Amino acid sequence: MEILTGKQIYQADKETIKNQGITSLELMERAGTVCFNWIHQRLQGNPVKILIFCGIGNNGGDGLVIARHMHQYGYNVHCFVVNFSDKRTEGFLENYDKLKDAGVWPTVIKSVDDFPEITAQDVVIDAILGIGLDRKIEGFTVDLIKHINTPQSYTLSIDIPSGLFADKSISTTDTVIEASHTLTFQRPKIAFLLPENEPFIYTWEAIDIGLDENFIASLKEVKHFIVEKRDVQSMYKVRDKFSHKGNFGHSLVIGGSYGKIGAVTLTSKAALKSGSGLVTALIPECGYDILQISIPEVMVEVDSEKQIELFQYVSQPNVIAVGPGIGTLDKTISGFEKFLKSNKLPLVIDADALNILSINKKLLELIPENSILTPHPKEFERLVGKWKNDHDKLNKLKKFVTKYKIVVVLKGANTVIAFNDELYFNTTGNPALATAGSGDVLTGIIVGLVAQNYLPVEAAIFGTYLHGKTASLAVSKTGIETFTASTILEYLGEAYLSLFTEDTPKQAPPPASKKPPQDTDDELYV
Ligand SMILES: NC(=O)C1=CN([C@@H]2O[C@H](COP(=O)(O)OP(=O)(O)OC[C@H]3O[C@@H](n4cnc5c(N)ncnc54)[C@H](OP(=O)(O)O)[C@@H]3O)[C@@H](O)[C@H]2O)[C@@H](O)CC1
Ligand SMILES: Nc1ncnc2c1ncn2[C@@H]1O[C@H](COP(=O)(O)OP(=O)(O)O)[C@@H](O)[C@H]1O
Ligand SMILES: [K+]
Repeated sequence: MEILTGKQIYQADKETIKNQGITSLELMERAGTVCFNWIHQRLQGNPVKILIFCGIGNNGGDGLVIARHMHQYGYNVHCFVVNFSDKRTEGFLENYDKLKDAGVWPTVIKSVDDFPEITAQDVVIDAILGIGLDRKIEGFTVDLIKHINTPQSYTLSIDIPSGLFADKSISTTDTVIEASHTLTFQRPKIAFLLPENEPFIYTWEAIDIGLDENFIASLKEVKHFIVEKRDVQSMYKVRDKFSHKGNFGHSLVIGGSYGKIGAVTLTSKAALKSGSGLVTALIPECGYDILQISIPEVMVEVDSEKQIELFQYVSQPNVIAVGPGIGTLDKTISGFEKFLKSNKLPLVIDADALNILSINKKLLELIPENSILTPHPKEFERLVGKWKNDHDKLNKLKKFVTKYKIVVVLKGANTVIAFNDELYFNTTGNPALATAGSGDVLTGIIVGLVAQNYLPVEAAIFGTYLHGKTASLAVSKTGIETFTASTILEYLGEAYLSLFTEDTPKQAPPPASKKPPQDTDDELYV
Protein backbone atom coordinates (compact mmCIF):
# COMPACT_ATOMS: atom_id res chain seq x y z
CA MET A 1 0.00 0.00 0.00
CA GLU A 2 1.39 3.38 -0.94
CA ILE A 3 2.24 5.85 1.79
CA LEU A 4 1.36 9.25 0.40
CA THR A 5 2.72 12.67 1.21
CA GLY A 6 0.38 15.52 2.09
CA LYS A 7 1.06 17.02 -1.34
CA GLN A 8 0.08 13.79 -3.09
CA ILE A 9 -3.12 13.58 -1.07
CA TYR A 10 -4.05 17.15 -2.06
CA GLN A 11 -3.37 16.20 -5.70
CA ALA A 12 -5.55 13.09 -5.38
CA ASP A 13 -8.21 15.30 -3.80
CA LYS A 14 -8.19 17.67 -6.82
CA GLU A 15 -8.16 14.84 -9.36
CA THR A 16 -11.05 13.14 -7.63
CA ILE A 17 -13.12 16.28 -7.70
CA LYS A 18 -12.34 16.73 -11.40
CA ASN A 19 -12.79 13.11 -12.47
CA GLN A 20 -15.86 12.31 -10.44
CA GLY A 21 -17.55 15.65 -11.19
CA ILE A 22 -18.12 16.45 -7.53
CA THR A 23 -17.49 19.58 -5.48
CA SER A 24 -14.90 19.77 -2.71
CA LEU A 25 -17.82 20.21 -0.34
CA GLU A 26 -19.27 16.90 -1.52
CA LEU A 27 -15.91 15.23 -0.96
CA MET A 28 -15.80 16.65 2.55
CA GLU A 29 -19.33 15.40 3.19
CA ARG A 30 -18.21 11.96 2.03
CA ALA A 31 -15.10 12.02 4.25
CA GLY A 32 -17.05 13.18 7.31
CA THR A 33 -19.83 10.65 6.67
CA VAL A 34 -17.38 7.75 6.38
CA CYS A 35 -15.91 8.82 9.73
CA PHE A 36 -19.38 9.11 11.25
CA ASN A 37 -20.31 5.63 10.02
CA TRP A 38 -17.14 4.23 11.54
CA ILE A 39 -17.96 5.81 14.90
CA HIS A 40 -21.66 4.95 14.76
CA GLN A 41 -20.89 1.29 14.02
CA ARG A 42 -18.89 1.14 17.22
CA LEU A 43 -20.91 3.34 19.53
CA GLN A 44 -24.35 2.11 18.41
CA GLY A 45 -26.10 5.04 20.03
CA ASN A 46 -24.11 4.92 23.29
CA PRO A 47 -24.99 7.99 25.41
CA VAL A 48 -21.33 8.70 26.25
CA LYS A 49 -20.39 12.38 26.16
CA ILE A 50 -18.63 13.20 22.90
CA LEU A 51 -16.60 16.37 22.48
CA ILE A 52 -15.66 17.31 18.92
CA PHE A 53 -12.94 19.92 18.52
CA CYS A 54 -12.93 21.49 15.04
CA GLY A 55 -10.31 23.82 13.59
CA ILE A 56 -11.14 26.44 10.99
CA GLY A 57 -9.73 24.62 7.95
CA ASN A 58 -10.96 21.59 6.08
CA ASN A 59 -9.99 19.23 8.89
CA GLY A 60 -12.34 21.27 11.05
CA GLY A 61 -14.91 21.04 8.24
CA ASP A 62 -14.73 17.24 8.50
CA GLY A 63 -15.32 17.54 12.23
CA LEU A 64 -18.40 19.69 11.64
CA VAL A 65 -19.84 17.09 9.25
CA ILE A 66 -19.29 14.40 11.88
CA ALA A 67 -20.89 16.60 14.56
CA ARG A 68 -23.98 17.17 12.39
CA HIS A 69 -24.50 13.46 11.73
CA MET A 70 -23.92 12.59 15.36
CA HIS A 71 -26.46 15.18 16.44
CA GLN A 72 -28.97 13.86 13.92
CA TYR A 73 -28.52 10.36 15.30
CA GLY A 74 -29.16 11.59 18.82
CA TYR A 75 -25.64 11.34 20.22
CA ASN A 76 -24.65 13.38 23.26
CA VAL A 77 -22.37 15.52 21.15
CA HIS A 78 -20.72 18.84 22.08
CA CYS A 79 -19.03 20.73 19.29
CA PHE A 80 -16.24 23.29 19.74
CA VAL A 81 -14.66 25.55 17.14
CA VAL A 82 -11.00 26.21 17.85
CA ASN A 83 -10.65 29.71 16.52
CA PHE A 84 -6.89 29.88 16.03
CA SER A 85 -7.21 32.00 12.88
CA ASP A 86 -9.75 34.10 10.98
CA LYS A 87 -8.83 32.47 7.66
CA ARG A 88 -11.68 29.98 7.62
CA THR A 89 -12.01 27.73 4.60
CA GLU A 90 -15.13 27.53 2.48
CA GLY A 91 -15.59 23.91 3.57
CA PHE A 92 -15.50 24.96 7.19
CA LEU A 93 -17.90 27.91 6.72
CA GLU A 94 -20.47 25.94 4.73
CA ASN A 95 -20.51 23.14 7.27
CA TYR A 96 -20.61 25.57 10.17
CA ASP A 97 -23.85 26.97 8.71
CA LYS A 98 -25.22 23.49 8.04
CA LEU A 99 -24.53 22.47 11.62
CA LYS A 100 -26.33 25.53 12.93
CA ASP A 101 -29.23 24.81 10.56
CA ALA A 102 -29.35 21.34 12.10
CA GLY A 103 -29.75 22.97 15.50
CA VAL A 104 -26.23 22.77 16.96
CA TRP A 105 -24.42 25.97 17.92
CA PRO A 106 -20.77 25.15 18.48
CA THR A 107 -18.95 26.83 21.33
CA VAL A 108 -16.20 29.03 19.91
CA ILE A 109 -12.90 28.70 21.78
CA LYS A 110 -10.88 31.92 21.64
CA SER A 111 -8.83 31.57 24.79
CA VAL A 112 -7.97 29.25 27.67
CA ASP A 113 -11.05 30.51 29.52
CA ASP A 114 -13.30 28.81 26.95
CA PHE A 115 -11.89 25.28 27.45
CA PRO A 116 -14.55 22.73 28.42
CA GLU A 117 -14.06 20.21 31.18
CA ILE A 118 -13.00 16.80 29.81
CA THR A 119 -13.05 13.62 31.86
CA ALA A 120 -11.46 10.22 31.23
CA GLN A 121 -14.93 8.79 30.50
CA ASP A 122 -15.60 11.20 27.61
CA VAL A 123 -14.83 10.54 23.97
CA VAL A 124 -12.90 13.25 22.14
CA ILE A 125 -12.87 13.72 18.38
CA ASP A 126 -9.89 15.70 17.20
CA ALA A 127 -10.50 17.65 13.99
CA ILE A 128 -8.41 20.68 14.89
CA LEU A 129 -5.65 20.49 12.30
CA GLY A 130 -5.03 18.05 9.47
CA ILE A 131 -2.42 17.75 6.79
CA GLY A 132 -2.57 21.51 6.23
CA LEU A 133 -0.37 22.02 9.29
CA ASP A 134 2.68 23.85 8.02
CA ARG A 135 4.16 25.54 11.06
CA LYS A 136 4.47 25.34 14.80
CA ILE A 137 1.21 25.57 16.70
CA GLU A 138 1.11 28.57 18.99
CA GLY A 139 -1.07 30.38 21.51
CA PHE A 140 -4.04 28.87 23.25
CA THR A 141 -4.19 25.93 20.80
CA VAL A 142 -1.04 24.59 22.46
CA ASP A 143 -2.78 24.75 25.84
CA LEU A 144 -5.92 23.20 24.38
CA ILE A 145 -4.00 20.19 23.04
CA LYS A 146 -2.39 19.72 26.47
CA HIS A 147 -5.83 20.07 28.05
CA ILE A 148 -7.25 17.38 25.71
CA ASN A 149 -4.31 15.04 26.39
CA THR A 150 -4.49 15.35 30.19
CA PRO A 151 -7.50 13.18 31.11
CA GLN A 152 -6.39 10.41 28.74
CA SER A 153 -9.89 9.95 27.45
CA TYR A 154 -10.41 7.98 24.24
CA THR A 155 -9.33 10.36 21.49
CA LEU A 156 -10.09 9.74 17.86
CA SER A 157 -8.07 11.88 15.47
CA ILE A 158 -9.43 12.69 12.07
CA ASP A 159 -6.86 12.27 9.27
CA ILE A 160 -3.85 12.90 11.53
CA PRO A 161 -3.37 13.76 15.20
CA SER A 162 -3.49 17.55 15.33
CA GLY A 163 -0.03 19.03 15.59
CA LEU A 164 1.73 16.22 13.74
CA PHE A 165 3.26 17.01 10.36
CA ALA A 166 2.47 14.44 7.69
CA ASP A 167 5.95 14.52 6.15
CA LYS A 168 8.43 16.08 8.54
CA SER A 169 9.48 15.71 12.12
CA ILE A 170 8.07 17.82 14.90
CA SER A 171 10.48 19.49 17.28
CA THR A 172 10.74 18.48 20.92
CA THR A 173 8.82 21.55 22.01
CA ASP A 174 5.82 20.90 19.76
CA THR A 175 2.49 19.86 21.19
CA VAL A 176 0.51 17.10 19.52
CA ILE A 177 -2.73 15.27 20.24
CA GLU A 178 -2.01 11.84 21.73
CA ALA A 179 -4.54 9.92 19.68
CA SER A 180 -5.97 6.60 20.78
CA HIS A 181 -6.83 5.89 17.17
CA THR A 182 -6.49 7.79 13.92
CA LEU A 183 -8.83 7.55 10.96
CA THR A 184 -6.77 8.70 8.05
CA PHE A 185 -8.09 9.40 4.58
CA GLN A 186 -7.37 6.86 1.84
CA ARG A 187 -3.66 6.25 2.55
CA PRO A 188 -1.40 6.38 5.61
CA LYS A 189 1.05 9.19 6.15
CA ILE A 190 4.68 8.35 6.86
CA ALA A 191 4.45 10.08 10.25
CA PHE A 192 2.39 7.11 11.50
CA LEU A 193 5.27 4.69 11.06
CA LEU A 194 8.08 6.51 12.78
CA PRO A 195 9.18 5.58 16.31
CA GLU A 196 9.57 9.25 17.25
CA ASN A 197 5.79 9.66 16.92
CA GLU A 198 4.92 6.79 19.22
CA PRO A 199 3.25 9.00 21.87
CA PHE A 200 0.80 10.38 19.31
CA ILE A 201 0.00 7.33 17.20
CA TYR A 202 -1.38 4.30 18.98
CA THR A 203 -3.34 2.62 16.21
CA TRP A 204 -4.47 3.95 12.86
CA GLU A 205 -6.38 2.89 9.83
CA ALA A 206 -6.77 4.26 6.33
CA ILE A 207 -10.42 4.70 5.43
CA ASP A 208 -11.72 4.78 1.91
CA ILE A 209 -13.29 8.12 1.03
CA GLY A 210 -13.41 7.28 -2.67
CA LEU A 211 -10.35 9.25 -3.81
CA ASP A 212 -9.36 8.44 -7.38
CA GLU A 213 -7.50 5.11 -7.12
CA ASN A 214 -6.37 5.22 -10.75
CA PHE A 215 -4.72 8.53 -10.10
CA ILE A 216 -3.02 7.20 -6.95
CA ALA A 217 -1.77 4.16 -8.86
CA SER A 218 -0.36 6.45 -11.55
CA LEU A 219 1.69 8.53 -9.11
CA LYS A 220 5.24 7.76 -10.20
CA GLU A 221 7.10 9.47 -7.41
CA VAL A 222 5.70 7.27 -4.62
CA LYS A 223 8.71 5.80 -2.84
CA HIS A 224 7.25 4.56 0.42
CA PHE A 225 5.09 1.50 0.88
CA ILE A 226 3.48 -0.56 3.60
CA VAL A 227 3.98 -4.28 3.06
CA GLU A 228 0.66 -6.09 2.94
CA LYS A 229 -0.29 -9.73 2.84
CA ARG A 230 -1.14 -9.56 -0.86
CA ASP A 231 2.36 -8.20 -1.61
CA VAL A 232 4.07 -11.18 -0.03
CA GLN A 233 1.52 -13.63 -1.42
CA SER A 234 2.54 -12.56 -4.89
CA MET A 235 6.20 -13.21 -4.07
CA TYR A 236 5.61 -16.75 -2.80
CA LYS A 237 7.22 -19.42 -4.99
CA VAL A 238 5.11 -22.54 -5.38
CA ARG A 239 7.15 -25.77 -5.46
CA ASP A 240 6.96 -27.99 -8.53
CA LYS A 241 5.91 -31.59 -8.04
CA PHE A 242 9.24 -32.97 -9.26
CA SER A 243 11.43 -30.47 -7.47
CA HIS A 244 14.18 -31.74 -5.16
CA LYS A 245 16.35 -30.25 -2.44
CA GLY A 246 18.88 -29.11 -4.99
CA ASN A 247 16.29 -26.67 -6.34
CA PHE A 248 16.06 -24.79 -3.08
CA GLY A 249 19.59 -23.61 -2.66
CA HIS A 250 22.32 -24.04 -0.12
CA SER A 251 22.76 -21.53 2.69
CA LEU A 252 26.01 -21.21 4.54
CA VAL A 253 25.75 -19.62 7.97
CA ILE A 254 29.01 -18.34 9.41
CA GLY A 255 28.87 -17.40 13.06
CA GLY A 256 29.16 -18.31 16.69
CA SER A 257 31.90 -18.04 19.28
CA TYR A 258 32.43 -19.67 22.66
CA GLY A 259 29.28 -18.86 24.67
CA LYS A 260 27.37 -17.72 21.59
CA ILE A 261 26.77 -20.92 19.68
CA GLY A 262 23.05 -20.44 20.28
CA ALA A 263 22.97 -17.48 17.87
CA VAL A 264 24.34 -19.44 14.92
CA THR A 265 22.16 -22.41 15.85
CA LEU A 266 19.04 -20.26 15.67
CA THR A 267 20.11 -18.73 12.34
CA SER A 268 20.85 -22.12 10.81
CA LYS A 269 17.58 -23.59 11.97
CA ALA A 270 15.70 -20.59 10.60
CA ALA A 271 17.42 -20.94 7.22
CA LEU A 272 16.35 -24.55 7.10
CA LYS A 273 12.81 -23.78 8.22
CA SER A 274 12.32 -20.95 5.75
CA GLY A 275 12.89 -23.59 3.09
CA SER A 276 16.58 -23.60 2.17
CA GLY A 277 17.27 -26.97 0.50
CA LEU A 278 20.58 -27.42 2.30
CA VAL A 279 22.16 -25.55 5.18
CA THR A 280 25.74 -25.67 6.34
CA ALA A 281 26.97 -23.91 9.46
CA LEU A 282 30.59 -22.80 9.68
CA ILE A 283 31.23 -22.49 13.39
CA PRO A 284 34.05 -22.67 15.96
CA GLU A 285 35.02 -26.19 16.93
CA CYS A 286 33.62 -25.77 20.43
CA GLY A 287 30.12 -25.57 18.95
CA TYR A 288 30.28 -28.79 16.96
CA ASP A 289 28.34 -31.11 19.29
CA ILE A 290 25.88 -28.43 20.27
CA LEU A 291 24.90 -27.67 16.71
CA GLN A 292 24.84 -31.26 15.46
CA ILE A 293 22.65 -32.34 18.35
CA SER A 294 20.34 -29.32 18.17
CA ILE A 295 19.73 -29.54 14.42
CA PRO A 296 20.61 -32.85 12.80
CA GLU A 297 19.46 -31.56 9.40
CA VAL A 298 22.24 -28.96 9.27
CA MET A 299 25.75 -29.82 8.06
CA VAL A 300 28.64 -28.45 10.05
CA GLU A 301 32.12 -27.24 9.16
CA VAL A 302 34.47 -26.00 11.82
CA ASP A 303 36.91 -23.11 12.06
CA SER A 304 39.22 -22.36 15.04
CA GLU A 305 38.50 -23.65 18.49
CA LYS A 306 36.60 -20.85 20.15
CA GLN A 307 35.85 -18.35 17.38
CA ILE A 308 35.76 -17.92 13.64
CA GLU A 309 39.15 -16.82 12.30
CA LEU A 310 39.74 -18.46 8.94
CA PHE A 311 36.34 -18.17 7.25
CA GLN A 312 37.20 -21.19 5.10
CA TYR A 313 34.68 -23.73 3.92
CA VAL A 314 34.45 -26.55 1.40
CA SER A 315 30.69 -26.65 0.93
CA GLN A 316 29.19 -24.95 -2.12
CA PRO A 317 26.57 -22.49 -0.96
CA ASN A 318 24.76 -20.00 -3.18
CA VAL A 319 24.41 -17.44 -0.37
CA ILE A 320 26.12 -16.79 2.95
CA ALA A 321 24.82 -15.33 6.21
CA VAL A 322 27.55 -14.00 8.42
CA GLY A 323 27.61 -12.45 11.85
CA PRO A 324 25.34 -14.07 14.45
CA GLY A 325 27.33 -14.64 17.62
CA ILE A 326 30.63 -14.07 15.81
CA GLY A 327 32.17 -11.57 18.25
CA THR A 328 34.74 -8.91 17.47
CA LEU A 329 38.06 -10.45 18.53
CA ASP A 330 41.03 -9.23 16.47
CA LYS A 331 41.48 -12.55 14.69
CA THR A 332 37.81 -12.63 13.73
CA ILE A 333 38.06 -9.08 12.41
CA SER A 334 41.12 -9.77 10.26
CA GLY A 335 39.63 -13.06 9.06
CA PHE A 336 36.40 -11.31 8.07
CA GLU A 337 38.36 -8.66 6.17
CA LYS A 338 40.21 -11.33 4.19
CA PHE A 339 36.97 -13.18 3.58
CA LEU A 340 35.32 -10.05 2.16
CA LYS A 341 38.24 -9.53 -0.22
CA SER A 342 37.86 -12.99 -1.77
CA ASN A 343 34.12 -13.63 -1.44
CA LYS A 344 31.89 -13.24 -4.49
CA LEU A 345 28.64 -14.70 -3.15
CA PRO A 346 25.75 -12.53 -1.99
CA LEU A 347 25.80 -12.02 1.76
CA VAL A 348 23.33 -11.47 4.55
CA ILE A 349 25.30 -9.54 7.14
CA ASP A 350 24.14 -9.24 10.73
CA ALA A 351 25.19 -8.54 14.31
CA ASP A 352 28.94 -8.37 15.00
CA ALA A 353 29.79 -8.63 11.30
CA LEU A 354 28.01 -5.28 11.01
CA ASN A 355 30.01 -3.95 13.92
CA ILE A 356 33.23 -4.99 12.18
CA LEU A 357 32.09 -3.03 9.12
CA SER A 358 31.50 -0.01 11.37
CA ILE A 359 35.01 -0.26 12.77
CA ASN A 360 36.49 -0.34 9.25
CA LYS A 361 34.04 1.36 6.90
CA LYS A 362 36.28 0.78 3.87
CA LEU A 363 35.12 -2.84 4.03
CA LEU A 364 31.66 -1.70 2.94
CA GLU A 365 33.10 -1.27 -0.56
CA LEU A 366 33.81 -5.01 -0.64
CA ILE A 367 30.24 -6.12 -0.02
CA PRO A 368 28.84 -7.75 -3.18
CA GLU A 369 25.94 -5.86 -4.78
CA ASN A 370 22.50 -7.06 -3.74
CA SER A 371 23.73 -8.25 -0.37
CA ILE A 372 21.45 -7.65 2.61
CA LEU A 373 22.42 -5.94 5.86
CA THR A 374 20.13 -6.41 8.86
CA PRO A 375 21.07 -3.84 11.51
CA HIS A 376 19.01 -2.83 14.51
CA PRO A 377 19.03 0.96 15.03
CA LYS A 378 22.17 0.97 17.20
CA GLU A 379 24.11 -1.08 14.63
CA PHE A 380 22.84 1.22 11.89
CA GLU A 381 23.96 4.27 13.86
CA ARG A 382 27.45 2.78 14.14
CA LEU A 383 27.46 2.44 10.35
CA VAL A 384 26.13 5.86 9.35
CA GLY A 385 26.46 8.09 12.41
CA LYS A 386 23.81 9.79 14.52
CA TRP A 387 20.64 11.21 12.97
CA LYS A 388 18.72 14.30 13.98
CA ASN A 389 15.29 12.70 13.76
CA ASP A 390 13.53 9.79 12.06
CA HIS A 391 13.20 11.55 8.69
CA ASP A 392 16.93 12.23 8.76
CA LYS A 393 17.47 8.55 9.61
CA LEU A 394 15.43 7.47 6.58
CA ASN A 395 17.38 9.84 4.32
CA LYS A 396 20.63 8.38 5.61
CA LEU A 397 19.23 4.92 4.98
CA LYS A 398 18.35 5.71 1.36
CA LYS A 399 21.77 7.23 0.72
CA PHE A 400 23.51 4.24 2.29
CA VAL A 401 21.70 1.60 0.21
CA THR A 402 22.10 3.50 -3.06
CA LYS A 403 25.80 4.13 -2.41
CA TYR A 404 26.58 0.46 -1.81
CA LYS A 405 23.82 -1.02 -4.01
CA ILE A 406 22.61 -3.22 -1.18
CA VAL A 407 19.39 -3.94 0.70
CA VAL A 408 19.13 -2.84 4.32
CA VAL A 409 16.63 -4.25 6.79
CA LEU A 410 16.49 -1.62 9.53
CA LYS A 411 14.89 -3.50 12.38
CA GLY A 412 12.40 -2.20 14.92
CA ALA A 413 8.67 -2.06 15.52
CA ASN A 414 8.04 -1.09 11.90
CA THR A 415 11.08 -2.67 10.30
CA VAL A 416 12.03 -0.74 7.15
CA ILE A 417 13.43 -2.51 4.13
CA ALA A 418 15.40 -0.11 1.94
CA PHE A 419 16.39 -0.78 -1.63
CA ASN A 420 17.28 1.75 -4.33
CA ASP A 421 15.38 4.82 -3.22
CA GLU A 422 12.36 2.88 -2.03
CA LEU A 423 11.32 2.08 1.52
CA TYR A 424 9.02 -0.77 2.52
CA PHE A 425 7.53 -0.67 6.00
CA ASN A 426 6.65 -3.95 7.66
CA THR A 427 3.73 -3.92 10.09
CA THR A 428 3.54 -7.54 11.25
CA GLY A 429 4.85 -8.39 14.70
CA ASN A 430 4.70 -6.94 18.16
CA PRO A 431 6.96 -6.40 21.19
CA ALA A 432 7.07 -10.17 21.84
CA LEU A 433 9.82 -10.11 19.22
CA ALA A 434 11.98 -7.94 21.43
CA THR A 435 13.77 -10.98 22.81
CA ALA A 436 17.29 -12.43 22.62
CA GLY A 437 18.05 -14.16 19.35
CA SER A 438 15.05 -12.77 17.50
CA GLY A 439 17.32 -10.98 15.02
CA ASP A 440 19.40 -14.13 14.51
CA VAL A 441 16.26 -15.94 13.42
CA LEU A 442 15.37 -13.15 11.01
CA THR A 443 18.80 -13.43 9.39
CA GLY A 444 18.27 -17.17 8.96
CA ILE A 445 14.83 -16.76 7.41
CA ILE A 446 16.17 -14.19 4.96
CA VAL A 447 19.24 -16.20 3.94
CA GLY A 448 17.04 -19.26 3.43
CA LEU A 449 14.81 -17.27 1.08
CA VAL A 450 17.76 -15.91 -0.91
CA ALA A 451 19.02 -19.49 -1.21
CA GLN A 452 15.66 -20.37 -2.79
CA ASN A 453 16.17 -17.69 -5.42
CA TYR A 454 13.98 -14.99 -3.99
CA LEU A 455 15.38 -11.64 -5.14
CA PRO A 456 17.29 -10.04 -2.26
CA VAL A 457 14.74 -7.27 -1.78
CA GLU A 458 11.92 -9.83 -1.88
CA ALA A 459 13.71 -12.10 0.57
CA ALA A 460 14.11 -9.14 2.92
CA ILE A 461 10.46 -8.06 2.62
CA PHE A 462 9.03 -11.57 2.73
CA GLY A 463 11.33 -12.73 5.54
CA THR A 464 10.55 -9.72 7.70
CA TYR A 465 6.83 -10.19 7.11
CA LEU A 466 6.94 -13.89 8.09
CA HIS A 467 9.14 -13.21 11.12
CA GLY A 468 6.69 -10.61 12.43
CA LYS A 469 3.69 -12.73 11.54
CA THR A 470 4.86 -15.52 13.86
CA ALA A 471 4.50 -13.14 16.79
CA SER A 472 1.14 -11.82 15.57
CA LEU A 473 -0.14 -15.40 15.41
CA ALA A 474 1.45 -16.67 18.58
CA VAL A 475 0.85 -14.09 21.28
CA SER A 476 -2.79 -14.97 21.87
CA LYS A 477 -1.54 -18.45 22.84
CA THR A 478 1.91 -17.83 24.31
CA GLY A 479 1.53 -14.39 25.80
CA ILE A 480 4.23 -11.81 25.17
CA GLU A 481 6.80 -12.72 27.81
CA THR A 482 7.11 -16.45 27.15
CA PHE A 483 7.54 -15.89 23.44
CA THR A 484 11.21 -16.50 22.63
CA ALA A 485 13.31 -16.68 19.48
CA SER A 486 12.60 -20.43 19.38
CA THR A 487 8.88 -19.63 19.34
CA ILE A 488 9.42 -17.74 16.09
CA LEU A 489 10.73 -20.97 14.59
CA GLU A 490 7.82 -22.94 16.00
CA TYR A 491 5.29 -20.61 14.35
CA LEU A 492 7.07 -20.14 11.04
CA GLY A 493 4.94 -22.83 9.44
CA GLU A 494 1.74 -21.13 10.57
CA ALA A 495 3.08 -17.84 9.27
CA TYR A 496 3.58 -19.38 5.82
CA LEU A 497 0.14 -20.98 5.93
CA SER A 498 -1.50 -17.73 6.96
CA LEU A 499 -0.55 -16.29 3.58
CA PHE A 500 -3.21 -18.46 2.04
CA THR A 501 -5.97 -18.39 4.61
CA GLU A 502 -8.64 -15.80 5.10
CA ASP A 503 -7.90 -13.26 7.81
CA THR A 504 -10.22 -13.38 10.77
CA PRO A 505 -12.35 -10.25 10.48
CA LYS A 506 -11.28 -7.63 13.01
CA GLN A 507 -14.77 -6.32 13.71
CA ALA A 508 -18.09 -7.94 14.39
CA PRO A 509 -17.50 -11.51 15.51
CA PRO A 510 -19.87 -13.95 13.77
CA PRO A 511 -23.16 -14.69 15.52
CA ALA A 512 -23.13 -17.80 17.69
CA SER A 513 -25.26 -19.66 15.15
CA LYS A 514 -22.46 -19.47 12.56
CA LYS A 515 -20.24 -22.50 12.07
CA PRO A 516 -16.96 -22.44 14.03
CA PRO A 517 -13.87 -21.60 11.96
CA GLN A 518 -12.54 -24.51 9.95
CA ASP A 519 -9.07 -25.95 10.35
CA THR A 520 -6.48 -23.86 8.63
CA ASP A 521 -5.73 -26.68 6.20
CA ASP A 522 -9.30 -26.68 4.93
CA GLU A 523 -9.03 -23.07 4.00
CA LEU A 524 -5.99 -23.40 1.78
CA TYR A 525 -6.72 -22.23 -1.71
CA VAL A 526 -3.39 -22.92 -3.36
N1 LIG B 1 -7.37 15.87 0.55
C1 LIG B 1 -8.26 15.00 1.01
O1 LIG B 1 -8.17 13.84 0.81
C2 LIG B 1 -9.32 15.51 1.83
C3 LIG B 1 -9.04 16.33 2.89
N2 LIG B 1 -9.93 16.68 3.76
C4 LIG B 1 -9.51 17.32 5.01
O2 LIG B 1 -8.80 18.51 4.77
C5 LIG B 1 -7.69 18.56 5.65
C6 LIG B 1 -6.72 19.56 5.18
O3 LIG B 1 -7.39 20.78 5.25
P1 LIG B 1 -6.66 22.19 5.10
O4 LIG B 1 -5.79 22.17 3.90
O5 LIG B 1 -7.73 23.20 5.12
O6 LIG B 1 -5.73 22.24 6.35
P2 LIG B 1 -6.01 22.00 7.91
O7 LIG B 1 -5.16 20.88 8.30
O8 LIG B 1 -7.43 21.92 8.26
O9 LIG B 1 -5.41 23.32 8.55
C7 LIG B 1 -6.12 24.54 8.34
C8 LIG B 1 -5.24 25.69 8.05
O10 LIG B 1 -4.57 26.05 9.23
C9 LIG B 1 -3.47 26.88 8.91
N3 LIG B 1 -2.37 26.43 9.71
C10 LIG B 1 -1.40 25.55 9.39
N4 LIG B 1 -0.58 25.34 10.41
C11 LIG B 1 -1.04 26.14 11.41
C12 LIG B 1 -0.59 26.37 12.73
N5 LIG B 1 0.48 25.77 13.22
N6 LIG B 1 -1.29 27.23 13.49
C13 LIG B 1 -2.37 27.85 12.98
N7 LIG B 1 -2.83 27.66 11.73
C14 LIG B 1 -2.16 26.82 10.97
C15 LIG B 1 -3.25 26.76 7.43
O11 LIG B 1 -3.72 27.91 6.79
P3 LIG B 1 -2.88 29.28 6.69
O12 LIG B 1 -3.08 30.00 7.98
O13 LIG B 1 -1.44 28.90 6.47
O14 LIG B 1 -3.48 30.00 5.54
C16 LIG B 1 -4.12 25.53 7.07
O15 LIG B 1 -4.53 25.53 5.75
C17 LIG B 1 -7.25 17.14 5.70
O16 LIG B 1 -6.39 16.84 6.77
C18 LIG B 1 -8.57 16.44 5.80
O17 LIG B 1 -9.00 16.40 7.15
C19 LIG B 1 -11.32 16.22 3.57
O18 LIG B 1 -12.21 17.17 3.97
C20 LIG B 1 -11.66 15.93 2.14
C21 LIG B 1 -10.69 15.07 1.52
N1 LIG C 1 8.35 -3.76 19.48
C1 LIG C 1 8.59 -4.55 18.42
N2 LIG C 1 7.62 -4.75 17.51
C2 LIG C 1 7.86 -5.53 16.43
N3 LIG C 1 9.05 -6.13 16.17
C3 LIG C 1 10.05 -5.96 17.05
C4 LIG C 1 9.88 -5.16 18.21
N4 LIG C 1 11.05 -5.16 18.89
C5 LIG C 1 11.91 -5.94 18.19
N5 LIG C 1 11.30 -6.42 17.08
C6 LIG C 1 11.93 -7.27 16.06
O1 LIG C 1 12.72 -8.26 16.71
C7 LIG C 1 13.98 -8.42 16.05
C8 LIG C 1 15.08 -8.06 17.06
O2 LIG C 1 16.32 -8.14 16.44
P1 LIG C 1 17.68 -7.78 17.19
O3 LIG C 1 17.56 -6.45 17.85
O4 LIG C 1 18.79 -7.99 16.24
O5 LIG C 1 17.68 -8.89 18.32
P2 LIG C 1 18.80 -9.93 18.76
O6 LIG C 1 20.10 -9.17 18.70
O7 LIG C 1 18.43 -10.29 20.15
O8 LIG C 1 18.74 -11.07 17.83
C9 LIG C 1 13.93 -7.52 14.83
O9 LIG C 1 13.49 -8.24 13.73
C10 LIG C 1 12.90 -6.45 15.23
O10 LIG C 1 12.27 -5.89 14.11
K1 LIG D 1 -6.80 16.12 13.25
